[in-house]
Amino acid sequence: MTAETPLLEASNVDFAYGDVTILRDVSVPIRSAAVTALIGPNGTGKTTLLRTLAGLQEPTGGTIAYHGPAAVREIGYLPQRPEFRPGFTVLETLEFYASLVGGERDEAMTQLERIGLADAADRPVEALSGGMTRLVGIAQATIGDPPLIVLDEPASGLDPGMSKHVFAVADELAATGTAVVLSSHDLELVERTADEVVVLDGGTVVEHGNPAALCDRLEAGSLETVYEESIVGDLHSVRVQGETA
Ligand SMILES: Nc1ncnc2c1ncn2[C@@H]1O[C@H](COP(=O)(O)OP(=O)(O)OP(=O)(O)O)[C@@H](O)[C@H]1O
Repeated sequence: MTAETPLLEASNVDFAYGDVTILRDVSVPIRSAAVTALIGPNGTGKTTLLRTLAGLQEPTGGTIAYHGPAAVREIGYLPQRPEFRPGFTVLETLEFYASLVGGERDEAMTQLERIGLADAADRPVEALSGGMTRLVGIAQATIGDPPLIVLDEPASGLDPGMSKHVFAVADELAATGTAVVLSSHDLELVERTADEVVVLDGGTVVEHGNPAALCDRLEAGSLETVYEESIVGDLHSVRVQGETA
């Protein structure tokens, strides 16, 4: 792998649920030591793309190529709605995931401390708030230090302080060499944190680049303006893919 080769590369990816096409000809490089953020309207295919990048579903066209190192765990994934098996504490849950990848027992506690959830270690997972459950999901995704971490809306449902903290954790992971790809509707945090932004609209990539470079190229004062200028159609109603054909 040369310095320029992305860790993961989606090339001309299509994805369809039956005869409903969701992703069309999506090509995105996911680089090591960088945060790549997917932004775009509701229902535009961000979760579908993240699941495809994480290898949870096969593209119906195109390819996903992993060029990273062989690892016990190559990809860590936070689903949009993380769920854990009831009856176990937060720490037990993470220790279970650590045992699956041959990790040290104390790795679970280290990841909990990093995400700011150490005080909830002994709490049963079913007694967590939605935001705390998402934080456990982020800790779970980082267990075993996978070279690629895919986070579907990691800051959703979190208070402003924790949202910032989660983006800071993504930034720290990138600083230690990890390729982080995430989706978010928080354009301010994305603008501040992401090295690369991919704007998805109607299942296709409409803009891609460094946030500052995108702002320069489109003569926009902020990523929010880039977003508004690159999304086609009404920003105030959800277009349901496949329902209008
Ligand atoms: N299992 C499924 N079967 C059919 N269509 C689906 C299925 N799952 C998702 N879709 C459709 O695929 C499209 C993209 O959904 P996806 O969840 O990827 O969007 P998103 O950009 O992540 O949205 P949001 O920002 O609201 O989370 C939507 O139109 C959705 O209705």
